[in-house]
Amino acid sequence: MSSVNKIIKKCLGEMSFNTGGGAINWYPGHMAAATRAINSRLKLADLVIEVRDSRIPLSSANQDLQPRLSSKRRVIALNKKDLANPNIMHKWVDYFDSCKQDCLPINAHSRSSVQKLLELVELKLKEKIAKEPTLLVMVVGVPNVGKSALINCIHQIASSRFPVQEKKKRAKVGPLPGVTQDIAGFKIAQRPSIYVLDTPGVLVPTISDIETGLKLALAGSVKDSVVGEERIAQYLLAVLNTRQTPLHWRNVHNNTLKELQNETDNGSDYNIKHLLPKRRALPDASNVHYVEGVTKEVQCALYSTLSEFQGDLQDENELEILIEKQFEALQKALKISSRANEARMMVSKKFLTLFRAGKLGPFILDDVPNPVVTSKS
Ligand SMILES: Nc1nc2c(ncn2[C@@H]2O[C@H](COP(=O)(O)OP(=O)(O)OP(=O)(O)O)[C@@H](O)[C@H]2O)c(=O)[nH]1
Repeated sequence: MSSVNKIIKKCLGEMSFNTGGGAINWYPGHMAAATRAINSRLKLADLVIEVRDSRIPLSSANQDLQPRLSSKRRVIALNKKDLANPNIMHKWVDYFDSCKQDCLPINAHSRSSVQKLLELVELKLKEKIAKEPTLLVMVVGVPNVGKSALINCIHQIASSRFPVQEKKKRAKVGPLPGVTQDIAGFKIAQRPSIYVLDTPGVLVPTISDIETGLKLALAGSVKDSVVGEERIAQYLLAVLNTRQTPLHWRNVHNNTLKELQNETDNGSDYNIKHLLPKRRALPDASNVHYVEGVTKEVQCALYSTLSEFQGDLQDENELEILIEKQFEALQKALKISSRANEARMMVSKKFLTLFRAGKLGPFILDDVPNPVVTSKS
């Protein structure tokens, strides 16, 4: 068992994880009803775009839906590719290829990226296009993977393809079991008409183990309050350290030291300006510099603590000691007063925000499984 797994067990083990909830209740009550609703809507779809988070291509799959999804025409859109490590992304594409599963890394904020996805969707529907007058495409995915962002972008593309009066066309697809209602959708192609259903619904992910839950929390698919910011931050530090990621920030650390050195050297020159009261820079003008500055400080703090660490990263007790030191270093880097109430919580929140915004670099948290080898007979 890896030290990350051991530390997860050590810190979270007592949280008595189980599918019924335990102290961490991963499953809000409406999950079963939502899954049933989505399942019945899926019956109507000719193709499903399953949106997953590129940083967790397997952990962001909803396991309850997989049997139904894998039996349908499906395209997996690995969204937020801008936050995922491009050097590893292609291995995921190869992996899905080996499973004979169409997949496309996308950025839902980029029109050209979504356009490529639509081209793939239309290609996949090619045979059906010849036979059916109306086709339905449904977008599904666990919370926060970017379904709305994708649907908005598809809507924009559709609006530019069709005249204004066509924009809000509704797809009448008949009643759903138990509920008489139409599903609202918008048109993305003509002859035959292809509609995208804009009713992705809410779906809570199925969480098979604690690490999957922590990855989903890190990616924002499970509310922070369900797991606790400190635990998520601790997990993130465990992952970064065991992958030795902070050691890649050596240059950031050395450059910052040089800058400090220069400031001290120049500081000895007398300048009348030094006597004037310092004006604080306007936050909006220097926001970008501020975030860059904070990111550098955080990277330096993690680099220094890891490079000075003499212990064994594979030993969960030693890893835990390192993480404790890093929390202290992060508190200084983030300039959070130790007297502040809930200082650790504040450190965790800020640290997670930097990670989620991609400021600490692109990551993929899931490990790529071995490609599926199909025997030629
Ligand atoms: N960096 C990045 N952020 C994205 C991308 N797509 C969506 N987001 C952001 O991810 C967050 C969640 O996006 P939504 O579109 O609301 O996700 P959703 O799946 O509809 O979420 P639920 O409504 O909770 O199910 C938002 O802050 C988006 O701006 C992307 O490709 N890259």
